[in-house]
Amino acid sequence: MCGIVGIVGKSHVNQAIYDALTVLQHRGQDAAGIVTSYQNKFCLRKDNGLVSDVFRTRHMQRLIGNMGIGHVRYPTAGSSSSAEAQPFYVNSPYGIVLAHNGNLTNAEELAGDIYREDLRHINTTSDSEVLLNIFAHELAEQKQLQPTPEMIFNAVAEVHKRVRGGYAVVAMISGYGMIAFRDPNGIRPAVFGRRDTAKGPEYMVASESVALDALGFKRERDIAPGEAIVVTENGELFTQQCAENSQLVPCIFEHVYFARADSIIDSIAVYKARLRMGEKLAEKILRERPNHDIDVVIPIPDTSRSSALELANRLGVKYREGFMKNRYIGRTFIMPGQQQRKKSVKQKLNALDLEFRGKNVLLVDDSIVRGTTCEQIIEMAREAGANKVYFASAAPAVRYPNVYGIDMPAKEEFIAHNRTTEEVAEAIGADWLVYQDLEDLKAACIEGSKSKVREFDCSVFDGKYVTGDIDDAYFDRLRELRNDASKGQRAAMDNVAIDLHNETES
Ligand SMILES: O=P(O)(O)OC[C@H]1O[C@H](OP(=O)(O)OP(=O)(O)O)[C@H](O)[C@@H]1O
Ligand SMILES: NC(=O)CC[C@H](N)C(=O)O
Ligand SMILES: [Mg+2]
Repeated sequence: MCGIVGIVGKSHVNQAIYDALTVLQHRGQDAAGIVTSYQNKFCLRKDNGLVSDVFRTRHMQRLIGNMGIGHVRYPTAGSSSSAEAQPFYVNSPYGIVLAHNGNLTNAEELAGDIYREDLRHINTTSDSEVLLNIFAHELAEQKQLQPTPEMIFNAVAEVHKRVRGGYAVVAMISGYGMIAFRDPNGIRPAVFGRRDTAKGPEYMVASESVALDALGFKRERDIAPGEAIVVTENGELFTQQCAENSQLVPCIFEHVYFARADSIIDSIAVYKARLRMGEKLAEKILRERPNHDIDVVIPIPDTSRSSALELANRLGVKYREGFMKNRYIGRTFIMPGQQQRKKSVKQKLNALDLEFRGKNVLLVDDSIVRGTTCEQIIEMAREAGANKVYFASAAPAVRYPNVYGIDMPAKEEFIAHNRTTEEVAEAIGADWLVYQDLEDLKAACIEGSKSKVREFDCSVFDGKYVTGDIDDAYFDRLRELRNDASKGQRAAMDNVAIDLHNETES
């Protein structure tokens, strides 16, 4: 999952984009980038690392201009090379830069078409560079010296016809304006907002509304599935539906884990959805174990906190913060390799013995994917003297790969693969394990909200892929390219790709 942001302002936007990226850091910790547009020229700085590491004062001073876009990356395709950090640039037509959250499911096929039919060269293995070139080609096909909103909407319509998968995109045309669009199923989130100034309105696009809040932009609305918006450099806004068949089927994992709790996505308050997940899970526990002997409910920080709190309330059991989190360690799930993920759990969380000693504890997490976290946490709870260790997951068992922007490529890596709930409990060392039911998870997201969402992409739980183009051959290829071992082998090649047009270190 990556974070995207774009601003067309009335003064330099570098600091605002930087600030927005720090607010979206939880969506990608591998690389970050900003491009601004100034007098028909782009200024770019991107590299591997956290936002605070990538941008030094000297870079910020050079990122001038009243419009710009930014990206934080969590790779799902290609390599982790700094050359695959985003935004990407292409010089023809007009000069375009683009940042993408999501994953294209026909990227390999498109890369071939781009070379053979569109006569364009792709220099990395990133699906986002493919997406940029498709968009650029469709814009160039209209053969006009100056871009117009109509041409841009036509190009986005052609992108929707050629591209499959999940994509929320923000792009910028040199000296012209900002463009944003969302895939026809609305799998990945994108929202836009407005801030009025004495010089006129400023517009901002972001993956999550929390970035708008932080910068004082008022949330206008989510970009609709298939819709594109154009904001010209002088602040005119144009919007149009560009897909023939659009439907709103957003990724439910945003609500489970990815998004920040204080974001509103497709009119669903993520925080409230998580509270309801806790409520529903408590009801299931009361159904299955009416005479439970749980003494205390303990969340596994950070994401599970809201669900665990409401779960404890509903059970009528004490809620205690039994694990303290080191605030300087990032999210472990989105780290690139299993070794790093494993090591980070212990660096990140420490058990407070007094909350465990002699007690029957119910540990609550938002989800169990590879089992890296829960395995170690249960061990820590036992070492801290817990009597019984029960475990509850606010999401159902993850059994299927994600192909729309979450790096979960091989089902064999999931702890629930080929295991029943009892077998997972045994594998992670829990005395009892309960998963949320999928229907309850969906209801938790929708109930009580004003959202138009009626269906979600729940593919990691039910194996149903909304784009309809995923078969066994695709999974085989994905596993071959992106399992832990092959990522490790490829790392040696990571720094060979040319790092085009990048603001240098010195
Ligand atoms: O079963 P696993 O493969 O371990 O994946 C699931 C865990 O990873 C995530 O935590 P993470 O540390 O990434 O982020 P958080 O601090 O936001 O909870 C998630 O919240 C679960 O705790
Ligand atoms: N997680 C994402 O959204 C990743 C975007 C893109 N597929 C990349 O790997 O850079
Ligand atoms: Mg977690």
